[in-house]
Amino acid sequence: MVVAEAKTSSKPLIAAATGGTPSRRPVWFMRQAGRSLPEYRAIRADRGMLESCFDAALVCEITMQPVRRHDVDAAILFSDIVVPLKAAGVDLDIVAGTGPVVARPIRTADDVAALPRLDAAAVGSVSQAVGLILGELTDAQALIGFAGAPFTLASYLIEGGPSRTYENTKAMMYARPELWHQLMAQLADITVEFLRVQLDAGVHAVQLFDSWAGTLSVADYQTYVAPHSARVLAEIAEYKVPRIHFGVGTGELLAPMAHVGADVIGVDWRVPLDEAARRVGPGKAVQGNLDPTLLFAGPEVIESQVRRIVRDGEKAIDAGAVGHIFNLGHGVLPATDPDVLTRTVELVHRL
Ligand SMILES: Cc1c2[nH]c(c1CCC(=O)O)Cc1[nH]c(c(CCC(=O)O)c1C)Cc1[nH]c(c(CCC(=O)O)c1C)Cc1[nH]c(c(C)c1CCC(=O)O)C2
Repeated sequence: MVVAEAKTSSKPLIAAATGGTPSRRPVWFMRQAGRSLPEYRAIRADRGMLESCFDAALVCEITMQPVRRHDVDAAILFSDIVVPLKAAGVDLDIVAGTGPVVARPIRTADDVAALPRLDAAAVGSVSQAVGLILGELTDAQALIGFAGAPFTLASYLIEGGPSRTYENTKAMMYARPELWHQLMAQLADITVEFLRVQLDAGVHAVQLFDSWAGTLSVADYQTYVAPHSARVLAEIAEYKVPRIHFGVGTGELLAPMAHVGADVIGVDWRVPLDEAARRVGPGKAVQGNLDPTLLFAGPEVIESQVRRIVRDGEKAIDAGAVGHIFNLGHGVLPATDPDVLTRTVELVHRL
């Protein structure tokens, strides 16, 4: 993807993602907007999660809250992976403390055939929100758009909600591979459309979340998932923005996930960044990978672990990565002290 202008970008995140020399080490946090912030809890007190995601002014405000508070190098659009499904007409809700819950789980060929397509007009408020956010960011700050990858979306639609075991999802995958591929293709179309809306509105990078892909073996990932994620990333390649790809528990999947067409690979806390860079192979940046629970362990532990990750990031670059974006290994936990997040950002920038 590397483009000359991206390498010399005034945005440290874009420079790091594309093999340039960032003016400082970029840092942002997955789930930086959300319940760890009192200003978020206040603004969400009388409004549902999904209704908030379709209110452009509110999306802008919530997206900007952590940027103002922590001085992170990127904003991530406040939305959710199920927003495009909701916009397309799937009957679902986001239940506090649980996550997405689907009224009628998809199990049969008729269910798959009835899955609606996403019309860009249905997410017009998201496009509007991106415009508002771009008006508030400095030249040095990047806006990251995102979508859920087909497998992770399929897991919610088929299970009907969060799952530990994904038995219904895997049952369809193994027992009805043609139906599975049809569903994954339809979800890939929705994901591409949702990303295009954000890219047309001007986001500087995108992250494709395949959060739960780590439940699969390498062989099953290659057969049942990789072709669909690869199509999503190929269909947005023309925008020439960095494409970040992330999942949890994906140590064994780092290479196949990189090969679906990512420019940056998100790494959870289980694999050190330099080892991740060797698994991924040269030419891509790495993002991560502080265990979010370490933010509860006190300043000395945090400082020594942040220093280790910065060193691992440098070793990753020696091993062939083109850059390192500091992040957590998964999302900020709701009970995290926001001042600890602010101090962590300061430390990453100071080192
Ligand atoms: C799997 C997944 C989902 N949503 C998302 C993923 C992929 C990322 C990951 O692996 O965590 C993506 C997501 N969801 C949200 C964001 C916002 C941007 C950011 O990272 O700051 C992002 C990037 C907001 C949200 N999405 C959700 C919240 C909490 C809702 C609330 O405030 O009540 C937020 C801020 C709800 C949600 N939505 C989902 C879950 C598991 C939950 C949490 C359930 C809970 O603990 O209450 C599905």
